[in-house]
Amino acid sequence: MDRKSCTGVVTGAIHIPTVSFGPKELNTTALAEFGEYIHSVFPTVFKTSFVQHEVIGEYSHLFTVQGSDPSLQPYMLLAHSDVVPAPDEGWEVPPFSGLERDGFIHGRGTLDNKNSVMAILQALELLLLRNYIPRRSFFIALGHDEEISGHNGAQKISALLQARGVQLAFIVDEGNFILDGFIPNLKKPFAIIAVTEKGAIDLMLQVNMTPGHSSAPPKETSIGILAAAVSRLEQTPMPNMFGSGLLKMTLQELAHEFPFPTNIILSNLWLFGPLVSRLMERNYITNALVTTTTALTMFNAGVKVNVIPPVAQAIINFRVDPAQTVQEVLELVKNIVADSRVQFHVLSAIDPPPVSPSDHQALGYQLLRQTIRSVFPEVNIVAPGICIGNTDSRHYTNLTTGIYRFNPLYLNPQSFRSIHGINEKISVRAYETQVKFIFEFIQNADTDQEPVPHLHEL
Ligand SMILES: CC/C=C\C/C=C\C/C=C\C/C=C\C/C=C\C/C=C\CCC(=O)N[C@@H](Cc1ccccc1)C(=O)O
Ligand SMILES: [Zn+2]
Ligand SMILES: [Zn+2]
Repeated sequence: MDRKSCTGVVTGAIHIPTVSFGPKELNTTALAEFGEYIHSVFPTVFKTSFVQHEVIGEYSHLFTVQGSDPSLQPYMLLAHSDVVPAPDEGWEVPPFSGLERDGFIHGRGTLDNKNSVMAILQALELLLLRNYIPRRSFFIALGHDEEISGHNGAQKISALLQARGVQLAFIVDEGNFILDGFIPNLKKPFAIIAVTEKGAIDLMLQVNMTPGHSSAPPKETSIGILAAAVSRLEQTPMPNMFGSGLLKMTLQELAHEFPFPTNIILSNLWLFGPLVSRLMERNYITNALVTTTTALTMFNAGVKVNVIPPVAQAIINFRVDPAQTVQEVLELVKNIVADSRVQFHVLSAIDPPPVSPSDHQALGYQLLRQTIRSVFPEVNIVAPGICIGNTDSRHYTNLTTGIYRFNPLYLNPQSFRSIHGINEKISVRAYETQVKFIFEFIQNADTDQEPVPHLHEL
């Protein structure tokens, strides 16, 4: 595959608007087209005898790559083909054009997460074209509804594999990146492999009051009561959980990369922990790493300008810190609202998943670490951390204790804002490096102990 056709396949993928609009609103025509598309651009993957392909939940794809050594426990690579909506406004180029310009491929899904879908399949296609036969079996699971919770894709694939008795050595999904420019004093990029992610609660608050004529309003309306309740929640931060461990571990690994005096502060968190945890609260991204966040995302009330509204509803999206549980957060919420007229309805809730191992015996973590060192030799630090978003991997905790969320890409604050925002784009070089990373990773997963230089070069 030459360089042009390598990026051309991404352009084609971005062009298909596989948008997940809302809980049951998917572009099924585009999802079906996407299935045909990957078939047409990765013919070797689909015709190789030891690669089995199944469609799950109508539009998700499960590939089983049968390795030659059944004594090795299989692993799984995850990605998703659906994207969040992208209205044209504010984009430099139309979001579904997939236009390649100035060394970048532009469009919705270029970072989240069609890059991974295409890079995984492209790496496999290239390995197969070079007659590579993996020793260790692996699965590739491509969900189609990650952006609306993964109930028909990831959840069904997980149940199917469980029914087949599959247990996995580890899973690699989207999530964290090689972070560049997020911390003011830290000029060097560092790779964070997320070993857990936030839990999540979608909570509906509802107030019912007697409706009536707006010319003689009661002292309080459903809107006023609800607005006060959600405002109290927004103004009352959840407890800072910095002391609980994982983030401390991340910062300690980063410490020696900082100039004086930050290096001393981060190396002595037993003393400076309270100071650091307060500093983390000041920035909205680092704040998400130390606490359960509260986001007021929907508000609905009123039927007519001159009618006192009978019902007011608000939805709040909490991202639960790994050191807390859904139950603990719900208790805190009820105490903060402290108004019996406000009803609570939990629409969905999931506890944070367990923290995956990152020690020397943790195969998935060590393979990622070694492949990062090989493909990104300029990156000095690889550390375990927390993913602030939710991923399809949360549906697979029944299959393995080793779940790692890492995209082999650089991410700076501007590209971070483009994910679910505007002007999402990936450089051609970054995409090619992602393919190279997966190409090497699959071969490294076949080595017995420490990955050694592999036979097939890209
Ligand atoms: C010392 C500190 C170390 C590092 C921190 C510094 C900065 C952290 C900076 C950036 C964070 C990096 C990556 C996070 C980027 C994206 C989030 C990852 C994946 C999210 C995928 C996603 O969007 N999932 C949805 C899933 C969902 C769908 C519908 C309803 C609920 C959930 C989501 O989370 O919303
Ligand atoms: Zn995603
Ligand atoms: Zn997303």
